[in-house]
Amino acid sequence: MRIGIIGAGSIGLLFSWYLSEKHEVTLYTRTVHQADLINRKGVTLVKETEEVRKLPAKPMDEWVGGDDLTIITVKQYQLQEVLFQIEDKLDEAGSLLFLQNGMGHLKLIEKLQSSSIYVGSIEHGAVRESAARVRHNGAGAIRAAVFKGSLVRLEELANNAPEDFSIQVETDYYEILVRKLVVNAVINPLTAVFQVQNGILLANPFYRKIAMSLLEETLCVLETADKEKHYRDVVNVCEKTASNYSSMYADLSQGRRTEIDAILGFLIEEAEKRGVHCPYICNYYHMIKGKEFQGEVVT
Ligand SMILES: NC(=O)C1=CN([C@@H]2O[C@H](COP(=O)(O)OP(=O)(O)OC[C@H]3O[C@@H](n4cnc5c(N)ncnc54)[C@H](OP(=O)(O)O)[C@@H]3O)[C@@H](O)[C@H]2O)C=CC1
Ligand SMILES: CC(C)(CO)C(=O)C(=O)O
Repeated sequence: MRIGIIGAGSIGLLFSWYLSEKHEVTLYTRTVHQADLINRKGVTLVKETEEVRKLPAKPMDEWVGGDDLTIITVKQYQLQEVLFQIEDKLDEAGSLLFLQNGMGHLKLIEKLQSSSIYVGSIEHGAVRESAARVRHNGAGAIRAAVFKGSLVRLEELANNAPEDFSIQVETDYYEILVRKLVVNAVINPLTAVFQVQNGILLANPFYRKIAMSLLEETLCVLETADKEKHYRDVVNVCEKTASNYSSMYADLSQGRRTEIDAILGFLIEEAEKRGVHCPYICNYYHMIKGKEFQGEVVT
């Protein structure tokens, strides 16, 4: 299958490296410089060892669609610009797969005139070390489902995924995104505010109490019945990624914008629609926005 990947950050490089084993992958970068570098050097994946794979890269200005599947791996707050860049050529774009954390993107993609749209969540950990080099920190599941249209390209992707990079096709896109949203709503803001690794949220009994209150309130906003399942998700992720720094902590550490609007911001909008009071969520939302505003670099 011909696959275009838009956004050559941590996830874009990770996906391009793995998927190029069995597919014709083209990576679309924001800058000409990064595309040139990848064309010259290939993409290096660092795990126990490191391996280079050659694949073509093009700057986004040269994107004309034409792939069977286009995977969009930019951050939530970069999506609007990408959609603006591709919306005129959606007829040519084939199916689209969005892999953002959070749920803020749903209201953007529901307006797209594309025949098939998929959304997914990623449990892998990846960090871009340089423009053409990515470190694969933790393997986990990739789940995706149809948001709109036909299943064909998603099934083709899942059936031809490398053994060590499997993709699970699910039936309920909302369930996939909500499960990841709950995990991110609890772990990301708390680790960023307390400046700790994910595992400390369980190990420190006081932080654990706060994490459970935030979880409780999140589930109340989402009117979720199966609380036990989400509790297990949060505990599992904290345990499996105990020594990792969450993406929100990492973003603030480097003075970057976070995806708080698509996570707690999304929950605040949901709470308003449903008339639910959510003081913890509002407080943590404003703490993270405040840190972004200060351009605070935490160590
Ligand atoms: N990294 C991880 O381990 C995980 C990430 N995710 C989710 O995956 C998504 C992507 O995250 P991640 O890869 O870490 O983010 P990164 O910031 O590493 O990558 C985003 C990339 O998108 C590029 N980009 C931005 N705007 C455009 C544009 N208009 N055209 C082309 N490229 C563009 C950026 O380019 P430039 O660098 O030039 O600015 C950057 O390379 C997020 O929603 C995140 O929450 C989910 C689970 C795990
Ligand atoms: C799963 C988790 C919390 C892992 O750190 C993550 O998705 C993130 O940091 O954004």
